[in-house]
Amino acid sequence: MGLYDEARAFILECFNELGKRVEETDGRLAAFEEEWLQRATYAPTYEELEHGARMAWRNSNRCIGRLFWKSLNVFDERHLGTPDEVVQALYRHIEFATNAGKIRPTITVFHPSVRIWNHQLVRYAGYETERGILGDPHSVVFTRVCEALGWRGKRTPFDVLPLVVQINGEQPVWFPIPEDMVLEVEIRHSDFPQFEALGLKWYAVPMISDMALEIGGTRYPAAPFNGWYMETEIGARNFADVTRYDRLPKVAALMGLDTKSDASLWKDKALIELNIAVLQSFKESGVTIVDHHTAAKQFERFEQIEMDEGRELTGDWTWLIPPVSPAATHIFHRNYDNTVVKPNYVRQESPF
Ligand code: HEM
Ligand SMILES: N=C(Nc1cccc(CNC[C@@H]2CCCN2)c1)c1cccs1
Repeated sequence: MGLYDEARAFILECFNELGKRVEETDGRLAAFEEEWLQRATYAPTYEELEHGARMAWRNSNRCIGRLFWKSLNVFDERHLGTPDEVVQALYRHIEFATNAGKIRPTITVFHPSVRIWNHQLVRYAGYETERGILGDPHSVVFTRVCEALGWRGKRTPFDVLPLVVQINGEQPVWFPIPEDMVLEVEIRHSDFPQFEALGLKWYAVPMISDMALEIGGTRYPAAPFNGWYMETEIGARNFADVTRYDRLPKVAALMGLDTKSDASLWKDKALIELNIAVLQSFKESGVTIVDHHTAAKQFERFEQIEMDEGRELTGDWTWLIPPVSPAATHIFHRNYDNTVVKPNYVRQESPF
């Protein structure tokens, strides 16, 4: 389908969902035709961008958090043209979304010529050293890119990477994130006082900045969006994966578990306590987080509402099931149609 058809179809679907009267829809279509004649292109109005970004969340097949799609806060920054203006909008996004821990799901949409090189606005650096990798192995390549641009990390396991902004394919520019802007949670466990000695912490807000927002055939490569974490992302993947922080053996040791035999299920016990520690620590710090059982139940409500409102549910089972106790959720026991519907958030090739 060409841009004209995609744009026109989106406007009709958007105005229908917003309950617009037929005169309003006809007026909008006439303006669209006029713009098309003049410039053979389509730029969503703010209202179309706002609802389109919410529809894109609703259509994100891999997302378990979609129940709240209508509450997405949308900032339209498509008029900004310089790296300095863009980074100020990113600082504002971080502060508004963080909201001292009462996280607000938010997206900021930039002009199509803007590209943010970060995977997430806040993420830890990774360094290859003779004694193995320091920090987040997932960030090793991007950290090298940041240091090649002139940034220098302190070489702790939790160095917050700089923001890297590129306009029109020109030389990217890096900016530090002020430390007091980054809310982090120290990980403790009420039943294991030694847990603190692991020195684990994680940032409060996951803000994806490397996916493109596609609405009515128009693509926005820079449209950072955030929600809040599901604890398993931190406790069962970021801290547990061998190719990430790989902390299960240390957690098992402090719990006094027998790590010599797989059959003792020491890894499973360590995983559960690590995820409990993440939940307790975020809650104690007043930072929004959801456990995977509650998240699954919220998703089940989303499934029901989509059916009631006559929309075809799409989903990606392989990502929707949580990595801890998947069969203890309803998701595991049903299947999902993984058709990609637009508007949506799409992966794009790496800019570096
Ligand atoms: C509000 C709380 C939210 C929760 C708890 C949540 C939870 C999750 C989780 C656990 C994943 C899988 C991530 C992984 O395994 O790496 C995911 C994926 C995803 N979420 Fe959500 N989400 C939330 C909000 C949002 C928002 C606000 C958006 C966009 C506006 C969004 C868009 C997506 C997309 C596009 C993916 C797939 C990413 C990919 O394909 O790499 N989510 N979500
Ligand atoms: N809770 C979240 N988690 C999330 C959502 C989308 C994408 C990601 C990152 N996925 C890739 C990571 C990195 C390796 C495996 N997972 C995390 C949210 C991030 C932004 C909005 S919600």
